[in-house]
Amino acid sequence: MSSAAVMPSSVTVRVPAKVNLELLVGAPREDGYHPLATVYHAVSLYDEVTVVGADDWGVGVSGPQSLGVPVDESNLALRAARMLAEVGEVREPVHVSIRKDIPVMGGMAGGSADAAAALVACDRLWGLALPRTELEEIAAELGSDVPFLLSGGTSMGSGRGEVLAPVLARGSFHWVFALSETGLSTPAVYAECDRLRGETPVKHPSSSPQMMQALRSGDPRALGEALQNDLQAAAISLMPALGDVLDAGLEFGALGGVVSGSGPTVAFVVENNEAALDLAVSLTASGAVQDVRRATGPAHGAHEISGPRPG
Ligand SMILES: C[C@@](CO)(OP(=O)(O)O)[C@H](O)COP(=O)(O)OP(=O)(O)OC[C@H]1O[C@@H](n2ccc(N)nc2=O)[C@H](O)[C@@H]1O
Ligand SMILES: Nc1ncnc2c1ncn2[C@@H]1O[C@H](COP(=O)(O)OP(=O)(O)O)[C@@H](O)[C@H]1O
Repeated sequence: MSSAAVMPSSVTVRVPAKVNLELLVGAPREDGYHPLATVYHAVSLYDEVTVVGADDWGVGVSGPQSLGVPVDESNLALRAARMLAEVGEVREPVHVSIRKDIPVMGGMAGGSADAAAALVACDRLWGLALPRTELEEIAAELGSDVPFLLSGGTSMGSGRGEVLAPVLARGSFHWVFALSETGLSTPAVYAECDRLRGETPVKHPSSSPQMMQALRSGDPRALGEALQNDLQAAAISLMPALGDVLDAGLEFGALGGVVSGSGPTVAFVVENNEAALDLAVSLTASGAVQDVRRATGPAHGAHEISGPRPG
């Protein structure tokens, strides 16, 4: 056997969903984006993205959350693959297969996750080995929260969410996610936040000492009390039932609850795995929630799970 590096014929990358433990939103900038101070937290709900060399560019979607995911050129994973091909001067098309378990339009960054996964997968398939900073730049062009899904873990996000900085966080947390049947559009929720604020002056956002302390302690009770999201009122204004979901989760024993990103998924933090099971059962039995998922965080960012196979 030759000792030269063997190029894989297909690559599969697993990528987590995210929840914003804190999402503080400033007044819109001139480019329309809002300055953020956010704490991203990756959780163990995963999509899997497989890329394989093909005669033409294409994308297919399967899995429990595939409904509503575009399978045309607007698919973020396909756009990511094409953008990387341009940067890397690659002329070999790929077919992208996505196995979706992250809710679509749920505020958990599923599309961004698939884009991050496609970048990592194509980088490996084509043997580009781009420096991480270059992948992060391409990721930021694809969407504000795509860079975070490359790294995962728990991180501060500023700028429009694409500028990442480490945060000192201990331990791991148990989560219950209450899913909605319909999604919310991210731009519509930001616009609703602006509308609700009206002429009220808005401070430049900066992360709260309470959240930093909760993360340093690793205490789920402190984290539950520190959860906050400036988009929550806007998401509830567009989907009033979310208020009832939050109330139900807290009544059934969650240590804290918050709308995830632009919603409509609601995230509840609980003490341990047993409490997560109890809350999931109570929420489902009460009829307040259509579907629930349990997860832990932090989770690793986009990472290859396929072993190298000879081409
Ligand atoms: C709200 C958040 C919180 O993490 O996540 P989701 O709930 O979508 O998962 C993010 O800010 C979503 O990031 P992402 O989905 O990557 O947004 P982008 O594609 O960059 O932008 C989509 C649209 O959202 C609005 N947007 C996004 C980011 C930002 N800082 N200010 C904004 O106003 C703009 O209207 C923009 O046109
Ligand atoms: N691979 C993908 N997975 C999910 N949504 C995608 C994908 N590619 C493009 N989209 C589109 O991106 C938008 C946001 O979806 P998603 O990332 O799931 O939600 P959110 O921004 O609330 O986290 C939707 O309009 C969806 O149709």
